[in-house]
Amino acid sequence: MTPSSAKFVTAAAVARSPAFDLDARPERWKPEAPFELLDLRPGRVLLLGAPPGAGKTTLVLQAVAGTLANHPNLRAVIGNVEVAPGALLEKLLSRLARVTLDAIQDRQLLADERRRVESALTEHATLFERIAFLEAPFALRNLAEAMLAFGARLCVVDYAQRFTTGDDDDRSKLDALMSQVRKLANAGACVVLVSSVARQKSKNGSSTYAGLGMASFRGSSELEFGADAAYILHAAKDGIALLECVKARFGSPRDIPLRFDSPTQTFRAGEPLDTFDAAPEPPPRKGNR
Ligand SMILES: Nc1ncnc2c1ncn2[C@@H]1O[C@H](COP(=O)(O)OP(=O)(O)OP(=O)(O)O)[C@@H](O)[C@H]1O
Repeated sequence: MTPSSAKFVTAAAVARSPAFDLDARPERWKPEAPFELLDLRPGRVLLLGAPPGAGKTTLVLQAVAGTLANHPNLRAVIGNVEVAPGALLEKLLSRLARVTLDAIQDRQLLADERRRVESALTEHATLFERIAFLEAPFALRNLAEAMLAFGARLCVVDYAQRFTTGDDDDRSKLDALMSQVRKLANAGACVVLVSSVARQKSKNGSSTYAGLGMASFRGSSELEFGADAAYILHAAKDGIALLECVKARFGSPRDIPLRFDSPTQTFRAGEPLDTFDAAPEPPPRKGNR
């Protein structure tokens, strides 16, 4: 046989490799409710798309913080191009302290609310030590370096189209971003990638976000192809929402019905049927300012 530079590996060699050890359980990080079905683990790329204001940033913040809460040695870097670190922390605190985001961001806290915010800060101090917010430049290289420096293995790219140049539909830049995301995942990271979605044409020719699906991620089909799992967040009225799984490379797709309580920026489990209980209200405001 003539020597060849072709690269391949036999099934037998794979079976003998350390990575195939039947006694070694692969690492998997379990998110808190209602996001237990999200398969977050080293090497995975998870894509989330939704129309503007549906709650993408809030959802990934909650899912990531809830995963860190379950795994005390795990750290995450959140790369959010549009929301400043202070505002991201306020979103987290609103849920954890059960105080409305309005009251927190306007610093109009009743005495009891202030106590709850302070206790949430104390109670979750070690969690907050393990969440880092990326600062500019919002590029994959900076994100990877921040992860290395911070010891993070989980990260959020929020959102893909702005992480490149700001040109929403620059396809080649999105392709390049996606191959860098894959490299990061191959190096052992789990990447949660947020994407904007394109409006669809309705039957009467107008633009609509109804009927979003796998091909709706904006700018590049590489986003859908490159992700291991892909979700579309559908937000209906009265806080009813559905996290639809449109791709699951390593499992069967399972949707997650949700309720979104926007005043406290909290996602809760929803009802699979179209009968829904009212979202639990935050405790009533009482006491002195
Ligand atoms: N202070 C507030 N009180 C109640 N609801 C709020 C408050 N601030 C924001 N919201 C709502 O919370 C929702 C979630 O916002 P979020 O930023 O997570 O959405 P997004 O899908 O990431 O948006 P974008 O398209 O800007 O990236 C929005 O619908 C917004 O209207």
